[in-house]
Amino acid sequence: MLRIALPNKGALSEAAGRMLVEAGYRQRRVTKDLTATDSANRVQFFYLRPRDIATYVASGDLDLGITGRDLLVDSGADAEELLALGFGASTFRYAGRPGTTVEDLAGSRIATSFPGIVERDLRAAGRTASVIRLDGAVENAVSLGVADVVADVVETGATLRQAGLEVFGEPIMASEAVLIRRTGADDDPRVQPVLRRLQGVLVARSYVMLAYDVRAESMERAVSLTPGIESPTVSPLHREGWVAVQSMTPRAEVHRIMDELYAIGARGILVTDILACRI
Ligand SMILES: Nc1ncnc2c1ncn2[C@@H]1O[C@H](COP(=O)(O)OP(=O)(O)OP(=O)(O)O)[C@@H](O)[C@H]1O
Ligand SMILES: O=P(O)(O)OC[C@H]1O[C@H](OP(=O)(O)OP(=O)(O)O)[C@H](O)[C@@H]1O
Ligand SMILES: [Mg+2]
Repeated sequence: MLRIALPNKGALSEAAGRMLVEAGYRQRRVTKDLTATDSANRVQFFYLRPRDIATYVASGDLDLGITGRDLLVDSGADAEELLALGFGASTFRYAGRPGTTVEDLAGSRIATSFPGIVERDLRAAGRTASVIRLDGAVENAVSLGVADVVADVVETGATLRQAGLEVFGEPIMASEAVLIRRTGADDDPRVQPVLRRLQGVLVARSYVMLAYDVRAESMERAVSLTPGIESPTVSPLHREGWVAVQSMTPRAEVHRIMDELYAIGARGILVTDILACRI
């Protein structure tokens, strides 16, 4: 059986489970379950702390894992990203009292739950600072006098605002949930179907199926608006001089494209969700 590590709780847990269900895998019944076996697909899932997942995968005890890119980098484990999964996006940033700049980093005390990322960033910039490792709620460290600045995950920025802190400098990294495997692992034929299914979910989420009727003379213009992934399907309509077009279209652009299609005479424009796909 293929063994896959998933976050047992936290920001990535629910969305990771949802993505696997959309990919056709059985998931745990209750959030307390530590494992789940999907016999039909010959996959076993292990629910672990997201921070530990790269370690399990790097050791070879588990074949694949889903964790945050920031957690992977912070761990320094011998694991690599196979696929970015499009959820759990965040940035990792320095923050301090208003007016703090990157010039203040040298010689400062930096509180963080991600010392691996911070030390790597300081090294790259040739700065020396003292990194104070905290378990969480690091934004409090400045007002409590434990640190001069923090380096932490920022999603909406609400937590920083509440603590009276402001980000400074460029983002240290951009993170999202990623599928990982051991660095340089031999190609495993059991991994390919998982990868294809997850890629299928990503495409199904970001595309819709667009169908419309248009006069044959406007077809080329219409098709240039909806080129699809390979090429759109064009079929004759019973009504003389009209064709029906079907094409996968980026979800984010579909309303603009519908307006433009309507303007060139397309009618009966329908949008449907794609439940699953293999491209
Ligand atoms: N709003 C968010 N807060 C925390 N982590 C987030 C957020 N959005 C995305 N993430 C990502 O989730 C991962 C952290 O997950 P983890 O489960 O360790 O943290 P958590 O949700 O803060 O849970 P915990 O209660 O253990 O602190 C990181 O990869 C981080 O980039
Ligand atoms: O930018 P925001 O939307 O405010 O989200 C980012 C905050 O959320 C996380 O904290 P969490 O709630 O996980 O607490 P923790 O610090 O104890 O992990 C993270 O560590 C930041 O503090
Ligand atoms: Mg947290």
